[in-house]
Amino acid sequence: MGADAKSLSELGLTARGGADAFVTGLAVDSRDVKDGYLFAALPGTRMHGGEFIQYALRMGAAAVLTDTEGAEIARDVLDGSTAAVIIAADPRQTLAFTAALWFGAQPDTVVAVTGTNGKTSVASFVRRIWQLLGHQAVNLGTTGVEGDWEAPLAHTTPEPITLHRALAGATEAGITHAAMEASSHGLAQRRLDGVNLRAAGFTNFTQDHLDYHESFEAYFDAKAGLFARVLPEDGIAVINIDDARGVDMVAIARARGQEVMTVGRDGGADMTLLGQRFDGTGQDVRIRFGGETFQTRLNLVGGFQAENVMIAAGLVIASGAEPDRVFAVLPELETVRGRMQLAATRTNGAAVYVDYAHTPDAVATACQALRPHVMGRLVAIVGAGGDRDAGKRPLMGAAAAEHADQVIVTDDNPRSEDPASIRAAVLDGAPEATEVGDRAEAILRGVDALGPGDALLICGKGHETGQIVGDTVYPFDDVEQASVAVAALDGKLA
Ligand SMILES: CC(=O)N[C@H]1[C@@H](OP(=O)(O)OP(=O)(O)OC[C@H]2O[C@@H](n3ccc(=O)[nH]c3=O)[C@H](O)[C@@H]2O)O[C@H](CO)[C@@H](O)[C@@H]1O[C@H](C)C(=O)N[C@@H](C)C(=O)N[C@H](CCC(=O)O)C(=O)O
Ligand SMILES: Nc1ncnc2c1ncn2[C@@H]1O[C@H](COP(=O)(O)OP(=O)(O)OP(=O)(O)O)[C@@H](O)[C@H]1O
Ligand SMILES: N[C@H](CCC[C@H](N)C(=O)O)C(=O)O
Ligand SMILES: [Mg+2]
Repeated sequence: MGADAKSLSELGLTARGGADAFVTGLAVDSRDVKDGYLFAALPGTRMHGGEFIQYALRMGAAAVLTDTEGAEIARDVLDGSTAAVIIAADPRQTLAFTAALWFGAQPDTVVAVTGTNGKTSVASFVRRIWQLLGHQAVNLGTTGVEGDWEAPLAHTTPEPITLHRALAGATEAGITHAAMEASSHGLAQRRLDGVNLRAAGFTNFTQDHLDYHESFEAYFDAKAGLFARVLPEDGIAVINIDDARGVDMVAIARARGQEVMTVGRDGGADMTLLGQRFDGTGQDVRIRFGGETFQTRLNLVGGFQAENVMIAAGLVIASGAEPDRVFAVLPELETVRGRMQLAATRTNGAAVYVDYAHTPDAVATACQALRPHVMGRLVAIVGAGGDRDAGKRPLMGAAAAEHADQVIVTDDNPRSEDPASIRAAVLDGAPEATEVGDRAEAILRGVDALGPGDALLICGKGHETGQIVGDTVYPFDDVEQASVAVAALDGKLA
């Protein structure tokens, strides 16, 4: 069977009929199946993976993991095959445990963070704090695997085979600490159920992804799964109680017997933000924790980044670090790529920021967060993605209209949809806004509108490097376009 084969029993699986078998790899897509593989035929949003069992067997699958529906769909082919069949009530969760056993190694200390906004920021701050404390650390999520070991990822929370391959690869390279994002899709699909978490964090809960989740409550329940199911009873929950749903999360964590560390501006929180003073390059903050008050510097723009840093600090402390050492390294934190990133400055001093705000709450928060750093007017560029929650579009427009002095509506990954109709939906919430479909032109017009002391906030794409139109990804980078626009208008072009 070769060194890379494992038996079903080693993988925690029991086949129908009880016979053991060896498998040589795992695949969630029939097109990835190779000789001897276990094929996980999962119930999908469009079809059941059971439809592809026949194909997987033809490719040499030695075992099939599915549910009763998948086995029923493929009954004839399975009856005529010698492949082992494993029937699970929740095959996505079983696959998560199987993938963990297949790849074997995970960093000693893993934490996860969920919430509508702030996951990438928190995971990246956690990784950086660990590095500053001398650990070999990575963060995994929207921006890939970053830190002391790097790899690209196509999803915020990848499916379990990809996730555990990355965790094992990082561990083999000497990584001892990992901070990962838990997306609502990832949680609903049990993608991280096989990860051994030490602690888990919650940032906030507002509207997004209602194209995938049936309702607001279903979306909340998916996120709550991090505490209700994935984090073990002896794990520590770090929860932002400034968010209205934070209190519900606390109750869910306590009901599991988890220790809870609350953070917030609320005086009753275990880690409290006592004060914040803003300037052009960041903020000074005072934080109370464990009976002590820490005054420290954050070279980060935006009041909400202090909340993200507190959750990050809480997660690092929850996983064993000394609070004094954690607070001492916070001034070393740097802007996360594409999150309130100063992209360019005009010769008149006006600043251009690039931010990944792609939900109504994030647009409002990002605009409000810039205000204390800006003396003049605030111009915002906003657009909404195609093939994503359509209900958030007018709300994003309205958030920009309410919190900025001038709004330009443009395109942000229209994907398969008509860009003009997405813009029209955003404009429904921002009727006074200017419509400029071409994103480069929108940025040029936004930069052109800036007088001394003004600021431009370019929302929605953050670290992204492409504009997705139909199936084509055109190279596009907001940070680069901001520099090009400033150079063109201020005569700095070579
Ligand atoms: C909406 C969604 O999450 N879809 C995920 C889901 O696919 P699905 O349920 O749509 O699958 P389906 O098309 O109905 O097919 C059913 C099954 O048949 C299999 N299949 C399909 C075709 C074939 O030829 N052979 C085959 O075996 C598929 O692998 C699947 O397991 O299950 C698949 C296998 O686990 C995932 O790869 C797929 O993620 C897709 C690629 C995706 O784009 N997901 C995005 C929306 C996502 O997860 N995003 C989150 C959120 C980001 C954020 O927070 O903003 C993320 O974590 O990235
Ligand atoms: N704590 C917060 N509260 C409100 N808004 C926030 C917060 N943190 C970040 N944001 C906003 O959300 C945007 C995205 O931040 P980030 O990438 O950290 O979130 P995310 O949860 O990882 O998003 P995704 O769902 O795409 O993975 C930021 O650019 C900012 O506009
Ligand atoms: N992870 C989010 C990112 C959205 C970013 C925005 N640029 C868009 O394309 O809508 C999503 O896939 O919904
Ligand atoms: Mg993210």
